[in-house]
Amino acid sequence: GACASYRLRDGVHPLWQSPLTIPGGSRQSPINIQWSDSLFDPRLEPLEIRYDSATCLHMWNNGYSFLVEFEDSADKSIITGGPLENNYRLKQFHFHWGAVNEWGSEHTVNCKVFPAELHLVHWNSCRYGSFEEALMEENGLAVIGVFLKLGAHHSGLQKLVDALPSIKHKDALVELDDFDPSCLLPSCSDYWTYSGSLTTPPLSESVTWIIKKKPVEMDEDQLEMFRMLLFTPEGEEERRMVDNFRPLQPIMDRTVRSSFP
Ligand SMILES: NS(=O)(=O)c1ccc2oc(=S)[nH]c2c1
Ligand SMILES: [Zn+2]
Repeated sequence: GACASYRLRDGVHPLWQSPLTIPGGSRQSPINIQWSDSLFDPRLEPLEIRYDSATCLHMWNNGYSFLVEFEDSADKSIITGGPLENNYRLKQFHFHWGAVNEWGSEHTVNCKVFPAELHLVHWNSCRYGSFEEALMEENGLAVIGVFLKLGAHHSGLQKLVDALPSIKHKDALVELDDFDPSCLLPSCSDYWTYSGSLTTPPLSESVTWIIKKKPVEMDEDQLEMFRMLLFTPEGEEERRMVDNFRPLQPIMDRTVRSSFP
């Protein structure tokens, strides 16, 4: 690929022991976003994000990442506009990060890797009845990707960081009330968008990706706390939850559009 990638490209992923490339996959994620190859689309509307912090349910370790899940039985926390035809309902958000600060994100920008990446996962509640159904359908999901870089302490993130020790092991869960994920978004509205897939099994090609141009900052202590999580359940030999990102995938016959000139 274009990037001098130190990541595995083919073969078997060390984390999932599953094939890295999907046979017949034509729109896999993540990808490198080459700024010069992206196409400004003036028809792209601003993305509208309306989250209700009261829909926040809990936070848990699913053995790949830690997820914050939301009550999604009504259109209370939704996104719309941007490249989207319909309302998409927030289901969960989670992160991907590295063992060291030199890598960790899934997407890259001009081959630049960030130490972590946030994914806010939404499903098309106008066309499907549930996340599980939308998961397998084209245009079923919309995921907002936000790059994280090391810098200032992130006060909104700290509420999550403080709860990490209680979900150290796989399948541990902790209640979380009144968290508004808007605090994790950059103030700049600029984004790239492209058609892609889930980056963990089942790798379904059902995602409209919306990648924010501006990263948000967190400090080293906060990122170190991510690295204290374990892939493993209680009682098993401990394996630290780090490097839970998928290698870059070929862009194939896709164009990345930008919302900004
Ligand atoms: N990492 S990601 O592409 O945002 C993503 C989002 C939702 C998912 O649900 C399953 S199952 N795997 C998933 C991967
Ligand atoms: Zn993800």
